[in-house]
Amino acid sequence: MAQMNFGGVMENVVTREEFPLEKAREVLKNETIAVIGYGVQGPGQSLNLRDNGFNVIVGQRQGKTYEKAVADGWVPGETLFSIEEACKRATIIQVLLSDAAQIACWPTIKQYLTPGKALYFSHGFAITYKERTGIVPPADVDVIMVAPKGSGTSLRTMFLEGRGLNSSYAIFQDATGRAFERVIALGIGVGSGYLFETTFKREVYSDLTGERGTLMGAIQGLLLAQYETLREHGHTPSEAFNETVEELTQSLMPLFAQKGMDWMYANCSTTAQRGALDWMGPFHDATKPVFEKLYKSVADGEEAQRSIDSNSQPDYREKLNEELRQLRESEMWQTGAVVRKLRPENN
Ligand SMILES: NC(=O)C1=CN([C@@H]2O[C@H](COP(=O)(O)OP(=O)(O)OC[C@H]3O[C@@H](n4cnc5c(N)ncnc54)[C@H](O)[C@@H]3O)[C@@H](O)[C@H]2O)C=CC1
Ligand SMILES: CC(=O)[C@](C)(O)C(=O)O
Ligand SMILES: [Mg+2]
Ligand SMILES: [Mg+2]
Repeated sequence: MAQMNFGGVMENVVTREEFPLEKAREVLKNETIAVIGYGVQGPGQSLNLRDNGFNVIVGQRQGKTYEKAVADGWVPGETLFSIEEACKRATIIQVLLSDAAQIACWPTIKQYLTPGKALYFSHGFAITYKERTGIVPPADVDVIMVAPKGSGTSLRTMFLEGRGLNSSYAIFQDATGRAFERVIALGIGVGSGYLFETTFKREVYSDLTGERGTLMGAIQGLLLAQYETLREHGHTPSEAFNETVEELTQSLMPLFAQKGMDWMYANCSTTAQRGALDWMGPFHDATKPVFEKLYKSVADGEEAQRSIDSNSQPDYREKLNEELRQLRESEMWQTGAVVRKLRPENN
């Protein structure tokens, strides 16, 4: 494990150079890894593990996602099973069910957590909010986490492009003395770029904050506020969308992704630089209290409870889809659909 300096703070990280794929295969050569759930993370992690040469099976309930697993080459009775059968065969149970489904399936999973097995999560949710989830593993299994910092869809596409999505890792319980080598080998196996150390609690607090904040919730709120302001002052949808979203994702975001914010600024006009440097403060100050409120709601368990309550309802998927439909059909994103079509590379 390497210690690296991140902006003046030392952290433990594990890179692929230190822990190559061959070593990961050696560590897990006698293990059967069962990926339970085939939603978004399930396909990404299981297909990457399979392509990397690990002994992996999938456990998925019947239905549309089961058919997707078959279409992806998992063979019923050989590498594709019911959740129960996969847990029985596994030495490592990789729980990639939705957080709410983990609660529903816990009685099944728990039965097969015999001594020496490993229980793996990609989120700190189940363990951290155990008073709400009821998920308390027996003491004689390893409890580990690899949390890819991005969508399972990106985990797979980046793997196929020869890249890697960064993941955090944590050990909650080391019953076998092998938890560290197991968790790192799995992290490398699922296609992580590098792995950084965390705890279950820090992972779930930061993850829930991030996705509600800048990554998903705040970004839509911020973009919409600017789009509306421009529209209300007589600007056309084309102009408002280009100045709010298209320029950001197509031109400016790639610049700061590659070389940092100062580099993006430096490649814009001096007029833009002056204005951005003046206005970053007010935007920071306006949103900081919202982030504080959000973090508190995460730490109090309110966000977790809301997720459990809403996602346990039988029609949760239809309700989510309906809200996504409204987003898709909003003027801003309808404009986006046309703008995307007009990109020369899409013609
Ligand atoms: N979506 C993502 O890319 C990311 C997800 N995670 C974490 O990974 C885990 C899995 O998340 P997703 O892949 O998004 O899950 P998902 O919401 O796509 O669902 C996964 C699976 O749960 C199954 N399922 C749902 N309800 C069930 C029930 N009552 N009984 C049996 N199976 C049921 C579905 O059939 C599906 O195969 C979660 O802990 C999540 O927080 C972590 C990083 C990113
Ligand atoms: C993709 C990811 O890491 C998220 C946003 O935290 C999630 O899907 O839960
Ligand atoms: Mg996340
Ligand atoms: Mg998340």
